[in-house]
Amino acid sequence: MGSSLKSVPKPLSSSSVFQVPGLDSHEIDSIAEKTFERYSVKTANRNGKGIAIVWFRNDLRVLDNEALFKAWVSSETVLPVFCVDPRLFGTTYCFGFPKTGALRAQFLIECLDDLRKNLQKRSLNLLIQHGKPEEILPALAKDFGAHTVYAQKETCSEELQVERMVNKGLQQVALSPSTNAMNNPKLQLLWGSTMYHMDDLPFSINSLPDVYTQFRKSVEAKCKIRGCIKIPESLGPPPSIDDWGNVPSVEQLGLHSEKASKGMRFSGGESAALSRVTEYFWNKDLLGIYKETRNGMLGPDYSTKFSPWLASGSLSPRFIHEEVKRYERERQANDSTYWVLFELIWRDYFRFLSIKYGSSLFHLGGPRNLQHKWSQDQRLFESWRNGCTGYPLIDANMKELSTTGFMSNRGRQIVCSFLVRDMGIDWRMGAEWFETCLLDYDPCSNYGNWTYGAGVGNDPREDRYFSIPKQAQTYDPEGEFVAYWLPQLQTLPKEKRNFPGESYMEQVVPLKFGNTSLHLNRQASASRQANFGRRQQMTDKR
Ligand SMILES: Cc1cc2nc3c(=O)[nH]c(=O)nc-3n(C[C@H](O)[C@H](O)[C@H](O)COP(=O)(O)OP(=O)(O)OC[C@H]3O[C@@H](n4cnc5c(N)ncnc54)[C@H](O)[C@@H]3O)c2cc1C
Repeated sequence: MGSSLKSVPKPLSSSSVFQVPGLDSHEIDSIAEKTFERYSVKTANRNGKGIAIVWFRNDLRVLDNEALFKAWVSSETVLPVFCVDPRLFGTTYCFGFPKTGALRAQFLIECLDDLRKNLQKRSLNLLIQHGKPEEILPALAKDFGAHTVYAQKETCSEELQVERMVNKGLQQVALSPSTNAMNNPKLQLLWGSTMYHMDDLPFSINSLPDVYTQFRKSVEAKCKIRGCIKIPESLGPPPSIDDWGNVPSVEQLGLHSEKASKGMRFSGGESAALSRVTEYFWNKDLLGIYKETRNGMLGPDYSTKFSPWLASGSLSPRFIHEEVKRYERERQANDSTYWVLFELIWRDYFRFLSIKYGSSLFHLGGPRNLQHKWSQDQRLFESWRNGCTGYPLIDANMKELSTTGFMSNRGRQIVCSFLVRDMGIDWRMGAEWFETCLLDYDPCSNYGNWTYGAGVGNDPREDRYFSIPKQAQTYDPEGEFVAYWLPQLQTLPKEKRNFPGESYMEQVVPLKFGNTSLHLNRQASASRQANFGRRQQMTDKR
């Protein structure tokens, strides 16, 4: 696989920042407008009455947004709302890391700015309120006499809890003595986050296959991917509101503003997302070689980089599907064009699994409730988190994560394996650190992949170990990736950069860890022997 890695443009200087998409704001706006035109309808039947609220969650887009469309159809006036929920800026469940790091907070802010702009272009606006949805939405429903709150359905425990509380709050509006008899607001949740619609699956969620390949083959054979929902050109009139609220700053969210100082810098929002699709598929023609480049680690173009926009819902997976099909008609269809869809089916799969396995996805024993003795050694964990393990491939990936909020899929698999297999550390510490840092953090994909990496996932065959020297030789043979992130390696001969020996260890491993490298090596062999899951050949190579 490594030798067939096709070459795509890579960063030249070790201090370069790569804007993703690499287009200026004028080009981004123009691509977004053209795409909206293709997906707009001049007129659509609107036969509803009164006012409907759209509660934006992880669906920060206009295109292919069923909640927005249903709200428009069923009302005379739509009120779009985003709640800046303080719980999203608290701490993670077990280990108390920041729940949202500054880089993802900045990405979210850009998503909100762009959503507001795109709604305004369609004669609406976005009401931004600070507080808990279960307090804000019932109060708005009452004040505006809304008949329905439409929102995208989520699947994980924290989000489900909020849904239940919003529902309860709305029921209390109906019971309140001061409420007009007509005002009996309901919460209507709509499925919208996957490429395959949940209602189209050929099995019930309880009988979802535990092997990805079975799931994939079955949906590919038996289901059709629905087309994108077209949005009317005008969604107005907007309700009369004096103060629509400000998009918060990073500081207002209690964080310190950060910008990627090197590596990739992503622009948030639907307009940037649509532009990235155009850039990757059409301008740079990279879709046709995706399968050969996707395992790369350096630079913006080896893989699509769609994940941050998919996670915030600024990009619809059904839109990507339609663009892949258009590319296949107009340019070429090959293994690479199919492989983007193959990866998106993984994303769907993890989302559906999160319904089947519920909160066990977040438990130490994972969906299979496997008992294993994990360490929570703080020094080892810190060396991993800060990129000071003494292993260049691990350190470079961890530095990329904290600097940019992104890490390649290859990198994620390697650092996950190193933490849980070589260091023997509680996998949830790694998963929660990813939750803090990743721009594309999504509970289903993150915890799903971590449980697979730790060998506690639903599929016993997914028990992954990655040998660091082998990965380095295959995926970074010239040490370009490690030298980009660890400038002290730049002066070494290419073949030595991933294997710099004790001098690098001594430089990066903090003094107080003293014998960490020895310790690591002992841990490594011990945990490799403790192969507590069954390891088998996987059909779908990752
Ligand atoms: C330990 C670990 C944690 C991860 N955490 C997340 C996470 O929180 N959020 C997230 O979106 N992805 C996560 N992934 C999956 C994957 O690494 C990223 O989706 C991918 O690297 C994003 O880069 P890309 O958009 O260029 O992907 P591409 O290679 O271009 O793939 C296209 C799309 O397919 C989907 N996809 C690809 N691989 C996977 C996968 N293994 N699982 C689920 N979806 C996939 C993503 O939506 C991605 O944008 C994790 C993987 C690992 C090993």
